Amino acid sequence: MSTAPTLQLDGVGKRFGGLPAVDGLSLSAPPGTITGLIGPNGAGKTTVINLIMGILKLTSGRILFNGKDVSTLEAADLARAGMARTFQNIRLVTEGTVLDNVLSGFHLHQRTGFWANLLGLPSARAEQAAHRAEAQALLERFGMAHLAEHRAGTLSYGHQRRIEMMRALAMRPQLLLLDEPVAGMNDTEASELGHIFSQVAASGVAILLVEHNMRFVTQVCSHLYVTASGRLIAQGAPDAVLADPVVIEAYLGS
Ligand SMILES: Nc1ncnc2c1ncn2[C@@H]1O[C@H](COP(=O)(O)OP(=O)(O)OP(=O)(O)O)[C@@H](O)[C@H]1O
Repeated sequence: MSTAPTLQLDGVGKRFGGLPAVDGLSLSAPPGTITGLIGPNGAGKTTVINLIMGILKLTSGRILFNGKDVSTLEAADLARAGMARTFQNIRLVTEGTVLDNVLSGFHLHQRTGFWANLLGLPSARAEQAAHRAEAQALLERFGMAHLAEHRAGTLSYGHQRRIEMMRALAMRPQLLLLDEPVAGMNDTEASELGHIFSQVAASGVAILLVEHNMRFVTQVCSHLYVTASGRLIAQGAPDAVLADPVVIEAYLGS
């Protein structure tokens, strides 16, 4: 039985000035799996993530989310609809605690209004308690419960990456876009995160992963798309794709 993709790109193109950064790219990310998007520097991968998240507007093609054309939606609407991302360069509230940063992800789903929160009404208090419990569960899952009250900015790079991931998961996304999540991590740290990503995917989330660490990509992805100069040059199972002469040539030539 095939599963309908959570995300589908259909001939997506983006030009900056006259130059194509993404050129007729089609791909899909089904729920429950990790799909990889790889390619040499400047291949257009970050641009693709920004197009999906509505940060950039398409020049051509369509983006479907759960079968619905979302090509023209704004970033805030897409986040509410169930898309979340992490960034190539970590963006945290460095002065806030780890817990504050994770809790900020829940605000997207806050039901109680401004006044209810300000006045500390029971409905607001119950919601805050539920979010704290969920944040605590995330902290435990990522092995960071003991660091909950530490300021985010004082922690190691690997820990900051994890905070970013927890904040994205607090948004309860159906689609999670990860832009180089294990950059700068050693194999052990990367492998630990890989297990967490696999668990997240297994819970029904579609993950699209942009990454340069090929060992990691092979470990976690069930399907890979390879782009070069904005165009799709190969796709398939990771081992087969990475052995493809066209792919090897694209990397050597970059
Ligand atoms: N805002 C922009 N204005 C003009 N050109 C841009 C802009 N953003 C990206 N580009 C160009 O688009 C192309 C694709 O860039 P992009 O950052 O998407 O590649 P990438 O595959 O993510 O690269 P890397 O692996 O190095 O992060 C590059 O040639 C880049 O210079």
